[in-house]
Amino acid sequence: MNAHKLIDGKAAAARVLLQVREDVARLHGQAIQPALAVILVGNDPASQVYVRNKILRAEEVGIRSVEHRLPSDTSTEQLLILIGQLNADPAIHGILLQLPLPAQMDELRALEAIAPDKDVDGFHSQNVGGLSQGRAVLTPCTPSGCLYLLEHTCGDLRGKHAVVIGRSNIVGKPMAALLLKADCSVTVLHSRSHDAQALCRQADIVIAAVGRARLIDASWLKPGAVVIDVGINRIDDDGRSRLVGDVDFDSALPHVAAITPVPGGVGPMTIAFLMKNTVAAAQAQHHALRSQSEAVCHSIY
Ligand SMILES: Nc1nc(=O)c2c([nH]1)NC[C@@H]1CN(c3ccc(C(=O)N[C@@H](CCC(=O)O)C(=O)O)cc3)C=[N+]21
Repeated sequence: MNAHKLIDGKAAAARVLLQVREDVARLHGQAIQPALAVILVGNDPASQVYVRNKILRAEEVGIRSVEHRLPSDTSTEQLLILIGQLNADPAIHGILLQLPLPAQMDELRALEAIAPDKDVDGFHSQNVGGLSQGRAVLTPCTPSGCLYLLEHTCGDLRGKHAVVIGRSNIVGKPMAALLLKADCSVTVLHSRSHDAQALCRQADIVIAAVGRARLIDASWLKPGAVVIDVGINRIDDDGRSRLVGDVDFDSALPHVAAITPVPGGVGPMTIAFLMKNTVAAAQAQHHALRSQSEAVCHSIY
């Protein structure tokens, strides 16, 4: 009955990936093989599944992928050596360091070590700063995917009030920056916000990225709001494990204009934009290389 309200992330991701596949084929035609290095430290089972999915998706669109597995007792220095090698390797265009890292490692230092032009997650401070200034830089995949879904659901976003719930560096903050760039009025709510529910009820657009299963129910939503659920929470449901979002889907559905399901919403978009960023990185690196060699030629003649 409410099927028309579902925002189909799988179908949208397939459209993005189709475009990526065409771009990859064009690069192959120029003898460029886009390549993504994925670094996985430790053996967290969920991370292993995510990494496998990323590698499968890369293969499907013709991106070469190289997986680097490091033991969970790896030191930050050892990880930095690998990152340095990948930075220096001209055949690698994108580097993804799967998060979270084991507790003894310095995550920020590792992310800062990735060459900004290979930082397909958009987590390096240079890319974070560039996004905040509204420049065209490599941008975090999940927020990019959310923005794509919003643009294809709401059309014009200008002047709309978007409420982002959650202020993480990987979703909440870059999401707010992208929505500002799209001319939304943006409110960011978090665990210390006073009266978060009442503020959220003013939103035309709600992005839920708190990591708390089914926290957001109908009482948080203005009738007709558009809801993007970034949460991926594994819960025990009568002895069976299943995935739910940060939004209580059944409660929200009758109140909203549109909503993303979990699974099948934001998750597939994250991977699609990782592929898109990898191709963009490969293109940019080859442009940079070409202008460098042209400059050398000019200086010779
Ligand atoms: N450096 C880094 N970059 C990331 O982008 C990153 C990361 N670390 N660490 C972990 C999170 C998680 N993440 C997901 C991507 C796709 C799905 C996805 O495709 N989910 C499917 C199916 C999920 C399932 O069935 O298990 C869905 O929602 O429909 C989920 C989660 C990327 N992450």
